[in-house]
Amino acid sequence: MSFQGNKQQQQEEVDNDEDNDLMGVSDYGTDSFMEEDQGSEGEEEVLDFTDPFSTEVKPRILLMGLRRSGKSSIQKVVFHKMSPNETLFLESTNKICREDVSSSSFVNFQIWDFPGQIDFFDSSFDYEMIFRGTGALIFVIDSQDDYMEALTRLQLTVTSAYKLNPDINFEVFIHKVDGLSDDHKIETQRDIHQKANDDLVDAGLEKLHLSFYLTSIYDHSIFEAFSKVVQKLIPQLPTLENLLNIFISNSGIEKVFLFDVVSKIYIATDSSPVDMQTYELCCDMIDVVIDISCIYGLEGAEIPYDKESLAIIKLNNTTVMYLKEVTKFLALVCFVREESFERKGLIDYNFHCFRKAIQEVFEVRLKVLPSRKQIQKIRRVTPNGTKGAPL
Ligand SMILES: Nc1nc2c(ncn2[C@@H]2O[C@H](COP(=O)(O)OP(=O)(O)OP(=O)(O)O)[C@@H](O)[C@H]2O)c(=O)[nH]1
Repeated sequence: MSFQGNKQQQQEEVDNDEDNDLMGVSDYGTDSFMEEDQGSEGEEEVLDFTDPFSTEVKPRILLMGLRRSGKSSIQKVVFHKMSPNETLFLESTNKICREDVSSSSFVNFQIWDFPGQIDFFDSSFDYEMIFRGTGALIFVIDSQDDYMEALTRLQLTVTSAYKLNPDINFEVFIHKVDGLSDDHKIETQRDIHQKANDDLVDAGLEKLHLSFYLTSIYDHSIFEAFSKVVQKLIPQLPTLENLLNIFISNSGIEKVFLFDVVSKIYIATDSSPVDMQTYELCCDMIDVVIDISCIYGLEGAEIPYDKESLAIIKLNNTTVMYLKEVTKFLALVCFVREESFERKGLIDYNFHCFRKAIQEVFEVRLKVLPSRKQIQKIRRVTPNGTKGAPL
């Protein structure tokens, strides 16, 4: 893969490559890992990254916390486009709700929404099974309420989960911060951070790391926090970041995000710092693209987003926002200065290289997977040739 700078030649190559690429993608798409999508017509041409993730890594994210802390609201707002005000009418969850997010989104994981009143330390509750398959445990604390009980519960939850699976990422959402003043927010975060870590030290679990986020469903903070949680579960993240860095440095782009379109979670970004306003602008742009496509797009399309999807928005500060489809779930959103955007051919060519490169990243993973499975099979056979117990 190479990013280049000759505009004319690049444009021609884009056109040629576009054709080749379609063929490649088509081949790629008809492989066995496309099983999930084979039912729908025409989807073979769409690059699909869902399965490479699911075959080996199907991280489970648990959403836990006390009653009315906001767990169901978070799930509904982030993954079901529910407007925050509608969550006021959500009924209390009475059973564990398990949802697979992979069908509508690139992000392939399950959310386990635990009702606050369930005592999962009850011996009849198989928490061992639950924690063993967990990638991240999000514990939601209502910051507008007295949080002492929540902290006790957090301590109990993380210690027992850690004992069963020390690889879990423990994420604490200090939630509903929209009701707090800026000073109060910082004070609450400091206090919760301090108390939670003191409790862990008392329990001799200094190694257990908790990450804290201030969140609210009434702004973009919940999407940003979820982005960070999900990013930690993507093994290819450093490669994606590296590719994004190469892409922007060769294209005169200021900032770039790789977005999951449905959830507005960003899967990766380049190594320059992320500021909230830039992220919010990207979310707004995705909303505009999807809303306009919903109204004026092709009728009957399942998601109003396809390989033709792109948008250009010129801001009043000489910056251009450029959105382009990467896969059926992913979009790249770039911030480019107006003068750099004059070389759009170069950006498009480099975008094309980037797209191919991430395709290769996941192809490598797919090649590795079958051989791992074979190794496992061989290891299951005992020296005298009889089948041993499964590993
Ligand atoms: N102000 C504010 N209210 C929120 C926020 N998130 C959720 N809520 C409200 O909190 C209340 C409880 O939310 P739920 O999502 O039902 O809480 P839950 O944790 O799923 O509750 P159980 O199902 O009882 O475990 C609802 O009235 C939501 O509107 C937030 O970020 N800010």
